[in-house]
Amino acid sequence: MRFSYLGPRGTFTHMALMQISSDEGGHIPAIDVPAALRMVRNEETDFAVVPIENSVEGGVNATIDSLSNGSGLRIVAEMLVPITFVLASRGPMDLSEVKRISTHPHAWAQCQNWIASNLDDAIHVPGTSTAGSAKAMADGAMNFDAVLCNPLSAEQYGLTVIAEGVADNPDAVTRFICAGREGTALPERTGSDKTTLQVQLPSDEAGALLAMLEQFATRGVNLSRIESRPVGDSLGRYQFSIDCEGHVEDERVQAVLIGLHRTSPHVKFLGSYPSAKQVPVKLRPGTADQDFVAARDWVSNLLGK
Ligand SMILES: O=C(O)C(=O)C[C@]1(C(=O)O)C=C[C@@H](O)C=C1
Repeated sequence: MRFSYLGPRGTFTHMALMQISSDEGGHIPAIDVPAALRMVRNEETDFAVVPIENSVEGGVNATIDSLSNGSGLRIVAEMLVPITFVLASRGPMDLSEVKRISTHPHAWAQCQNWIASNLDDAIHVPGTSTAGSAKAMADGAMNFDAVLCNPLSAEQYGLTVIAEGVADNPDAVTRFICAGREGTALPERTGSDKTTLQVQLPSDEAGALLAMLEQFATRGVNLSRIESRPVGDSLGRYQFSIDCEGHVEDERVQAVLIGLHRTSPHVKFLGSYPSAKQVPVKLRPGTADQDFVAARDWVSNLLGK
């Protein structure tokens, strides 16, 4: 099995990938998220592992947009990684000497308060990833003095940690997904699953967003993430990237999909997969599979079928 991922070796994304595959021979680093997903689309790899959401910084737009543009992909797994940052340099260094810090923009955003309190005149030098910055420093890059990366990649690239516990929120977590091509088999339902969708709203219709959300609410399907992203063709046109609780094999999720398909100009199904936390979904009365089956049987009886 070949996995592309946001590289190089030692990124948080690589840590997420190691949770599902320890065979490093099949790990192929990509320069950015679109490239990792493109490798799956071009059949250079079977799956891609990319970040989708961080508990502090929110959605990863590069992932949300790359999933919706281009040929279909199928999410088959999610992984959670606790995020801890260190400030690392080529050798011992006083914090007062650190003026330029390289890291991934998402990592920079998660350390804003610490930087403002400890190095308020330091500027950000954007890197392709946290480990990308660590590797560039080890390879001799001179356009920055230190990097923000995870402790593992500081060690891996032979850097010296000059400050630990740098993140603003010590409990930060990033969620990653593993995506294959559209034809990839659906993971079996576990009773604690998530489904990812992309839904466009009809233009210029009062209450269109409320009507879309009601498709979920009336079937007791809880949303765990909803993000609006521009469609891109003109101002004011948005689509929504949504994670909801449940598997496409659940009757209530199928009812939501049917409702969305009837009322939205465009719905994309991006996969159903086990939730990383494996907490069983709490069903609202009347929304279990047998309730939908009994209701359908009742209507069939009315029709004499
Ligand atoms: O740069 C990395 O190490 C990544 O894996 C990317 C990424 C992200 O895009 O959010 C992943 C986890 C952290 O939240 C910071 C950066």
